[in-house]
This record gives sequence, structure tokens and C-alpha cells, in this order.
Amino acid sequence: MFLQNFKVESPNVFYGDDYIESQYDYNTTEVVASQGTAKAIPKSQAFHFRTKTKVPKLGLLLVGWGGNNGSTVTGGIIANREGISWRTKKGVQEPNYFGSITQSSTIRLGSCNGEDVYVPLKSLLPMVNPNDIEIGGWDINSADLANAMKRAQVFDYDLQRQLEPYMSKLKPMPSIYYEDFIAANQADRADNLIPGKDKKKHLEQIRNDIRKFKEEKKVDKVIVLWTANTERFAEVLAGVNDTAENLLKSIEESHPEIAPSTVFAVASILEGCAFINGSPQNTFVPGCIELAVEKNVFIGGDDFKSGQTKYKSMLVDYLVTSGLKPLSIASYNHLGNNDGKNLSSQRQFRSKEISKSNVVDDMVASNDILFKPGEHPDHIVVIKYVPAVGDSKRALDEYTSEIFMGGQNVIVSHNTCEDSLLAAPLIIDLVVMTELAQRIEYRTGAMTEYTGFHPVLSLLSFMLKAPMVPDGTPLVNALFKQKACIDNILRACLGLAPENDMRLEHKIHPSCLDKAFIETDIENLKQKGDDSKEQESTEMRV
Ligand SMILES: NC(=O)c1ccc[n+]([C@@H]2O[C@H](COP(=O)([O-])OP(=O)(O)OC[C@H]3O[C@@H](n4cnc5c(N)ncnc54)[C@H](O)[C@@H]3O)[C@@H](O)[C@H]2O)c1
Ligand SMILES: O=P([O-])([O-])O[C@@H]1[C@@H](O)[C@H](O)[C@@H](O)[C@H](O)[C@@H]1O
Repeated sequence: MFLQNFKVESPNVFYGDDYIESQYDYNTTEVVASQGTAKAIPKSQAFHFRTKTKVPKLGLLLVGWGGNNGSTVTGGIIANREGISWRTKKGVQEPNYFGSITQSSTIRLGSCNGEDVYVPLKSLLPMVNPNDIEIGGWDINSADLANAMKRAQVFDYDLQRQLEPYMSKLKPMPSIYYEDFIAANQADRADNLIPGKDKKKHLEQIRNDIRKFKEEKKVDKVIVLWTANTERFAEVLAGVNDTAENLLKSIEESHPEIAPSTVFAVASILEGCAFINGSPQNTFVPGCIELAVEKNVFIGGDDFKSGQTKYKSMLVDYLVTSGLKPLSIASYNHLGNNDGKNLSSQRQFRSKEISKSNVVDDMVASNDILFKPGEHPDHIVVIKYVPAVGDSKRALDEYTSEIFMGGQNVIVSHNTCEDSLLAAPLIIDLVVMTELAQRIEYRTGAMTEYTGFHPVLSLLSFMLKAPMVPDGTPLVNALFKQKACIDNILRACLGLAPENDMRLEHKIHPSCLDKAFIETDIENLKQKGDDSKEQESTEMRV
């Protein structure tokens, strides 16, 4: 069964004008190791969540707006907003948001008389509609978005033709170009630059651009997202970018080791705007993270997880979960877009190699039966630039695993995809989820005031190859664990238990179930809800 929307009827949830409020018992298991044995201790803590119901008018500023991803996500949103369909050799194609979990995925809400009930993920809590997002951005290249779209060669001609009048009006703001950070082969694109080499002036100009965009477009908030080229890793240097104070001083002094992406991140944070890094470089040097925490502004990254790596994080999870031991992962792809051209330079490729290689670490570390401590599969990552294939990346992967009694299993996959058509929906999800997270607050334990999630927004992990997590917290790459995290946190904001797939009611004799479990007395629940709200508001007045 599928429903478009629903309301939770429970004493633990209150739908107010300004907030959806919930009470939620967070249950987990603490393991205490002592004298060679371990004790598993169930733990529970009561949380109060509240989510602002008013969805803001959202502005999105893309760094690298004129790129394949930037032009594709912009054109895709315009086509959906304007209802533009187009002719292809297979007939008429309608616009959609396939590939976006916020727009095209569902979750199991519960069951109705034994039948599973599914609802759109976006029906759980009020979310921004991508069609309403105001988009702008910067690019080192001056091409307007119509010419950028043509250059990208991603959309069908008949769609490009209809988008042209909208896209030709969109022009990227001048940006900053520090040639040492991206491939030398990008130099011929750099004709749209903020003048000078003074990084302090660059920072101020970018901050001014953000403020100007917010005023002109009359948006309530702005999110900045990096979809510009992959940069080389910046060196983390004591006294330069290791603390917020040193980073700000280094920008003032135009230190050569401060990357364009870090200047954009600092500008966004200082303007109170969340910053998301869709590329693999270490934009978030320690000083930048410290600044985000100090200013309590969300940051998220790194590197969109679009096709080959998303597949890898799923397949290795299946293998290890099944007790099969991956021995080697050979991950090759070639592509012919400008991203591939930039990555044909070793230092930029190295950034990508890191983000594509670490994605299996948590799954391997989860199973000491298969892997001795420190043991891991051979894992190679190869990316080649082949202009002829354009944005249509060809990914070839081979997974060799050890199976029962010394046997071997070899899985080979071929995955052809228009890279930008997989990345564009991720940009939408990263932005929609970040904006939603900005409206969720919690209080727990002795707290009397509500507060927001940690500024390093690990909730975004499902969309990213190398997810940023708060210092000292575990990094989860297993794909469906990442999705379950999103689903269950949204459920908690509605006072709903996490989805656990036990389906106990279908594993026991129905006569064993309580009458109340089988027949839900809505009226009785409603009364309980009113009483508990009265009690909660009394509590809140204390
Ligand atoms: N499936 C995918 O496409 C995918 C997946 C994961 C990560 N990524 C990453 O996303 C980024 C964008 O990918 P793409 O295919 O759109 O690349 P692209 O080369 O088409 O676009 C990048 C754009 O950034 C611009 N640019 C470079 N430096 C800039 C700067 N300092 N300021 C402003 N603009 C700048 C370039 O002129 C270009 O228009 C790349 O880093 C890529 O590695 C892409
Ligand atoms: O598909 P995926 O591995 O998630 O990600 C892609 C890589 O396979 C590709 O080599 C690279 O050019 C893209 O920028 C993107 O990173």
C-alpha cells in the first residue's frame, strides 16, 4: 500500500503551528569490556525533538556553476519547475527527480491489517521543494548556463532547446583561481576572475556576493555548495590552517597554501551559510572545521557518491555481511568530461583516489572472522580521460572474494552512466537535507533549551564518498546503514520507533498479540495525546 501523506496519532507527537514536537526514547546498547569478557548493557535516553514547520525560501549558490553538474542540476530543476517535456528517439520524456532520495524514495511507515504501507520520504517532515530553490553561483569561466549546458553535452537536444531561454539569462559570478590547486589544463577556462591575488579581498568579495544574492533574490537563507573542479590536497600546516584563528590570519596574508575551496567555505561560514563540499579535496582543514563549530554553521562533505563508488559501498556490504571475504577490488573507469580532464593530472587524481579507496574501510573493520586486524582487500582505483565518451563514464569493476572451503567468487560489473545525471540529484538531496537539518532541534537529559545537530553534518553521508563526521565519532560508509540513519532520525522527529524489519507479528501466532496491538483505538489515543500535551507544556513552563 502507498500513501502520499499521513499524520502520526500518538501522545508523543504534537503538530503545532510553528513546530512538530516529539518525545522519543533513544535505545542503544553500551558494551563494556572487562577481564576478557564483555557486557552488553541496554541504554535508553529520552529526547525531545522539534522541527520548524515553516519551509523557508531557499537560495543555493554553486561554486563551479558552469560545470557539467552545475548546469545539469540547474536545467533539471527548471525543467521540473516549468513542466518541460521533450522528444527523444524513444518518444516524449517527462522531467523527474529520479536519483534523489528526498524526491523519489519511499520508506515503510508501518502496516495496515498486515499489509506494508509506504510513504514518500519527503512526506515525513516539511522539506524544501527543489522547484522553489533560487540558484546562482560562481565560475572561473564566463560561459552563461545555456552555453555551459551545450558544452556539457548531457541533456538531449530537444530539452536543451527548450531550456535555452531560461539558462541564457543565468551568468556565473566571477570567481577565484589559484592555478596551483587544479590541473594546468584548466587554465584556458579561467576568463571570469575576481581581480588580484589578495585572498582577504577575495574573501570579502565572496561574502558580499552571498549577501547581494540573498537580498536580490529575497531568500530567507542561502546554502553554498562546491561543485567546482577537484583540487589537490592542501598541506595542513601548524600556524597556517590548523586553527580558526590561524586560518583567518593566513587568508589575510594570502598564504599560498589556502585553497579556493577553503576561501569559499570560510566566506560561507562567516555569512552563516552552510557549506557542502561535493569534491574530494580537504577543503575542511582543521581551522575550517574549528571555525564552523565556533560559528555553529553546518559543513558537509566530501565528494558526491554517484555511481561506481555507491555501487562499491553496497556490494562490499553485501559480501562482508554474507560472510564472504573480498580479496581484491579493481575499480577502473574512463570518462571524457572536463572533470575527467582535470583528474588526468596526478595531484588532482590523488584527491579522488583517496575518496574512492577508503569507502570500504568500515565494512572490512566490522568482521575479524574474515579479516585479521590490519588486513584488507587489495584495492586499486584507476581513472582515465577519454574525451570521446564525454560525460558518459564507463566504470569497470572486478570483485574477487574468498568463499566456502577455499573457493573463489569473481564479480565483474560494467556501469555506463552520464556522471552528471547521477550527481545532480545528489546536489538536490544534500541541499534539501541540510536545510531540513537546520530546522531540527533537540533537548535531552538535563537540557532546558533546544539546540541543533553538531555542525559537522554526518547525516549527509549517504550522498558522499568520504563522509565528514564529528571528531572522534565512527565513520559509516555501508550504504544502507547510511540510509537507515536518515530514515530513523526523521522517524524519531515524529516519535516513531526506528524501522527494525523484525516483523515479529508475522512470526508468531496472531492469537498471541494483544487486542490493542491489533485494533488501534484512535479516539482513546487522541485523548491521551491532548492530556500529554497539556502535561508537556506545563513541564516546559517549569
Ligand atoms: N558524477 C559526478 O559528476 C561527480 C561525482 C562525484 C564528484 N564529482 C566532483 O564534482 C566536481 C564537478 O564535477 P563536474 O563534472 O561538474 O566538473 P566540471 O569540470 O564540468 O565543472 C567544474 C566547474 O568548476 C569551475 N571551476 C574550477 N575552479 C573553480 C573555482 N575556483 N571557482 C569557481 N569555479 C571553478 C570550472 O570552470 C567548471 O566549470 C568535480 O570536483 C568532480 O570530481 C562529480
Ligand atoms: O561514480 P563515483 O565513483 O561515485 O564518482 C565518480 C568517479 O567514478 C569518476 O571517476 C569521477 O570522475 C567523478 O568525479 C566521480 O567521482
